Amino acid sequence: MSSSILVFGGAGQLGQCLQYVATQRGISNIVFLPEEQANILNTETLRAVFAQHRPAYIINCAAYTAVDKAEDEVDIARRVNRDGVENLARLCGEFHTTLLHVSTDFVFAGTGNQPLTETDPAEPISVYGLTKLEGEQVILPHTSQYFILRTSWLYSEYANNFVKTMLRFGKEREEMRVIWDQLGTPTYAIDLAGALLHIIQTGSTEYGIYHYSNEGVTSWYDFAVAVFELGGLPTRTVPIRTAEYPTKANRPAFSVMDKTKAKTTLGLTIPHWRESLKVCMARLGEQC
Ligand SMILES: NC(=O)C1=CN([C@@H]2O[C@H](COP(=O)(O)OP(=O)(O)OC[C@H]3O[C@@H](n4cnc5c(N)ncnc54)[C@H](OP(=O)(O)O)[C@@H]3O)[C@@H](O)[C@H]2O)C=CC1
Ligand SMILES: Cc1cn([C@H]2C[C@H](O)[C@@H](COP(=O)(O)OP(=O)(O)O[C@H]3O[C@@H](C)C(=O)[C@@H](O)[C@H]3O)O2)c(=O)[nH]c1=O
Repeated sequence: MSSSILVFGGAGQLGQCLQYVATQRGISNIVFLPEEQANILNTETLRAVFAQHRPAYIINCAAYTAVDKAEDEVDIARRVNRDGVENLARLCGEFHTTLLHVSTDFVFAGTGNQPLTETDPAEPISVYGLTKLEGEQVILPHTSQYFILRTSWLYSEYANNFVKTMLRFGKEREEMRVIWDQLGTPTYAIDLAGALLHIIQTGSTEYGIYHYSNEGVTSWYDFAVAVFELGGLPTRTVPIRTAEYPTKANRPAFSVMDKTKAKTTLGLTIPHWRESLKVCMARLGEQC
């Protein structure tokens, strides 16, 4: 049996968005594998899955994404975010499969104030960011047929994310204190799913690393304000500095990414974060 596209981590936020977009676009030769069916740390299972499907493409959505917890769980974070990716890359090399992998803005230290390009030095300041960078680096020795999309601040109507957290707390609390001195760009995971499938649908062979988020720049504070406004919640939002919201992991202060390469080389059109947030909020409203 030959299935063209396999999705690992298929039950996570991005995996569910890919299911939605694939259905919308009438893509049927795609198989979604949750962790229970294809743990990326289990090399025997992976080999059997590759041998069965002989995929032209795989999309890796599997990851350890608990940023603060990773500070205490370095081993498991590294196993999933580095070793799991290497397992997939090795099989991609062997089976001549193109690998689409997702990485993060947290590979950057975020000490600058200019949009980050793909060639800017990656200097992670958290365990999560470091293990994701290691995951990027283990691919090339096994295959040159890869796309790595670094994205940031993912949210959607699926799974857990900042937008859903704000909506939940906003309904329970009169006031929310949110950091305003971390700047970046939110990404609607449905848009990212569309971009990943666009790469496959166009048959691009422009392999390499790409930055992909929505357009524009914001802070977590302004993002929260927009969520409350669009959600019609009266929640008072108080801007605070990073130091006033202590967390286990350090997060980049400035992780705005430059998407010029993705737009010019891959032909992607990217919506502004506010437009995509409206779409997501409307869909969340329909679900209530
Ligand atoms: N969420 C965000 O804000 C951002 C995410 N990214 C990247 O985007 C990608 C998708 O993230 P997102 O969908 O939000 O993350 P999720 O945490 O929602 O999904 C990750 C999925 O991977 C699964 N998984 C964990 N370990 C394994 C394993 N060993 N084998 C197979 N599956 C496993 C998880 O299962 P389970 O839940 O059962 O453990 C979960 O379903 C990741 O690479 C992430 O690093 C980049 C920037 C921002
Ligand atoms: C809940 C909450 C968070 N914050 C801050 C903390 C943090 O700096 C920021 C976002 O918090 P979260 O914990 O929701 O998100 P976080 O897990 O930091 O999000 C990151 O996840 C990983 C997977 C990525 O790859 C990154 O791109 C990024 O999306 O908001 C507040 O200021 N007030 C609040 O009430």
